[in-house]
Amino acid sequence: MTVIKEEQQPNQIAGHKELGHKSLLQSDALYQYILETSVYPREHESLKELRELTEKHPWNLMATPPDEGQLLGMLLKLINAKNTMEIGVFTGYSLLSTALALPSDGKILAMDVNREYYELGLPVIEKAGVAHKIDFREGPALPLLDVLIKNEKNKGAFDFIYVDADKDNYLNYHKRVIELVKLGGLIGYDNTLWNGSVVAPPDAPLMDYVKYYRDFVMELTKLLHLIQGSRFASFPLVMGYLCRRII
Ligand SMILES: C[S@@+](CC[C@H](N)C(=O)[O-])C[C@H]1O[C@@H](n2cnc3c(N)ncnc32)[C@H](O)[C@@H]1O
Repeated sequence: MTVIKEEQQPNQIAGHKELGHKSLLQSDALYQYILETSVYPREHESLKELRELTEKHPWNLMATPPDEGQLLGMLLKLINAKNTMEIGVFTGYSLLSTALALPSDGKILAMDVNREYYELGLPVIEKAGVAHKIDFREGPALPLLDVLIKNEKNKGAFDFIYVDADKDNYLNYHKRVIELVKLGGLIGYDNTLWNGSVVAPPDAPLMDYVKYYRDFVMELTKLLHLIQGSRFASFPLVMGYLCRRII
């Protein structure tokens, strides 16, 4: 989430100083303009409340930004999604965006290693009247996915799967979620351009965590393009890649 402090504006209008900035737009001012003119006016009041609550959290950078939340909601409605999965919940911005976009009998199987994060946002989700759509499971996602795969009825059962957890496991997630998404369904991987660092030269001054995860993210992108018969769309600002399973 990018917030411009007033005293920073004159410098930032020209662009970002460092590689690996979260927004891939030309400048923070441009992103702020988009938020104010197109995103905030359409943001559901509960999502606004959750976003403002999350901004106070020390790890607020992890939250799905509101523009991405709206893209998620639009995609879910376009494909008439009903049965979905989310890996990596944090305080629940993408989860609530999904829950609001699904029909009243829609379902989200949501996983996170940390229940405390989820419980921070839960009162807002309950107030929005959509908590009944969520089945939250606490724990590392890989073993949870392995259990799901063992049951044949889960294979091809999900219309949409959103992966937004530990990037060093993206390939491992892909091997499992491709079994669980239905033919013609969608998988969304967050941050596949990894803050723009995927094109950084080897000696670029990247933050340690950006540098560490970059190769894993690039590995997934390479693999997705090698799978014959799959279709991908690039959403550089937010989600990176979507995999439409048609094989
Ligand atoms: C980028 S945040 C998710 C942001 C969230 N989608 C949102 O809308 O705010 C990543 C989350 O993945 C969780 N996570 C990290 N490793 C995990 C794992 N192995 N299994 C499940 N969740 C994990 C973290 O606890 C964190 O809440």
